[in-house]
Amino acid sequence: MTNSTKPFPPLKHDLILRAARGEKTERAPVWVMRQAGRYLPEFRAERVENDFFKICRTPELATKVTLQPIDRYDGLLDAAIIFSDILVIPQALGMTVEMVPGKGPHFPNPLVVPADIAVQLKEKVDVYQELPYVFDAITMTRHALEGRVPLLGFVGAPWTLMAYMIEGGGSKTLSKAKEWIFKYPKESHELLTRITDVCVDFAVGQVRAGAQMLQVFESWGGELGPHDFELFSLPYLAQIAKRVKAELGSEAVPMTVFAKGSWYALEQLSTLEYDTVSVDWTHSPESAKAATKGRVTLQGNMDPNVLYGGDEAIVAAATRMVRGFGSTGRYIANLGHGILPTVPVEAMHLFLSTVHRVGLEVAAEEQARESA
Ligand SMILES: Cc1c2[nH]c(c1CCC(=O)O)Cc1[nH]c(c(CCC(=O)O)c1C)Cc1[nH]c(c(CCC(=O)O)c1C)Cc1[nH]c(c(C)c1CCC(=O)O)C2
Repeated sequence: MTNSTKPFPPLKHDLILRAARGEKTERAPVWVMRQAGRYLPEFRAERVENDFFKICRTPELATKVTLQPIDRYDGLLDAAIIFSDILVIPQALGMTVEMVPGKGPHFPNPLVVPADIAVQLKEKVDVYQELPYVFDAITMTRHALEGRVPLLGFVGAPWTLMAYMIEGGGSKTLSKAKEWIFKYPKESHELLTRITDVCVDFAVGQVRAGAQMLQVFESWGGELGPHDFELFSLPYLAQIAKRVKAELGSEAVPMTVFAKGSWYALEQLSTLEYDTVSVDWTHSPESAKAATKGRVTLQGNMDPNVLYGGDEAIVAAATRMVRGFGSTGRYIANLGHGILPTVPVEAMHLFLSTVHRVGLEVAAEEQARESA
């Protein structure tokens, strides 16, 4: 039997899936955005040998790197996230993206004017043709995990991907991408629609390949003010959850949306078809809970920079976070954004073990209160 037809090993640990579905849990599950990668010495060793996108495109290597944090922090992570990148969608659309060590993503030919869309982007994208390696990596990783934890898939959100495709890489101001939405709103919507179609197919394909939960990364959401977010981000985020769930029907998995910086949109985000909304550190647990009124599971949100603050700061902030969000219902512990490349591996360990310890303490207190 090939990997794609062999049944997956039974899942032995579904804590994060139960939390995402809104069930009561025995403690808050935890994982960390960007947990597989750059801060891990074993990943850096792999990168000396192999280019970033080569790792993404080689299922054996992507599987190996996805499992690195699961093995290193044995028993402390409640989910694995497939090793890949949000920028495989621009690649599938026909663009060249390179990963420059120490600098980040680089598009040699970014979109400059709307006429470039027709020249540079494929009219129709078959994700099974363009991105089979992601699906293969997911299937292979699901087997290699042996049911230890669920496997998360992910996609970049349309506005964030559009911004990368126009900026050509990272940017402090996003002034080129913003010029598009203000000068060419109609063409911007056309581009966002094209990207959304690929996001939907790609997310559906990941679930069919074995992903057990999905996260949509709107990393540049907060660069838009409330008005423009409502026009250029929110409708596409809404469509992705709606269409992915409709296409998958009974096979649908929990979905998370993370719109970094879009604090003003939290209430709106909690009314879409996402099960979980991931929040950054600009929310207090109290304000996030008040805005979402128990409609969704919240995920987050410690400032990743606390991991540089020393043991005392890490324990204090992680404790405050778990106590603030509560550990037995509608909460998944995480950082408020990706773990940074120079964080010591011990700091991550302390964060995870503190979340576990405090989560269990809070659960015991809650139970004592209930039975009193
Ligand atoms: C914006 C974004 C990107 N990629 C991603 C986002 C959304 C999350 C966020 O907001 O941080 C998402 C992503 N990128 C990567 C993953 C893999 C799984 C995981 O989360 O552990 C995930 C989920 C690997 C990666 N993606 C990248 C690396 C490092 C590349 C290297 O080894 O040279 C890794 C491990 C490169 C990347 N990829 C991207 C940037 C800006 C960079 C350069 C800076 C950096 O190092 O993060 C685009």
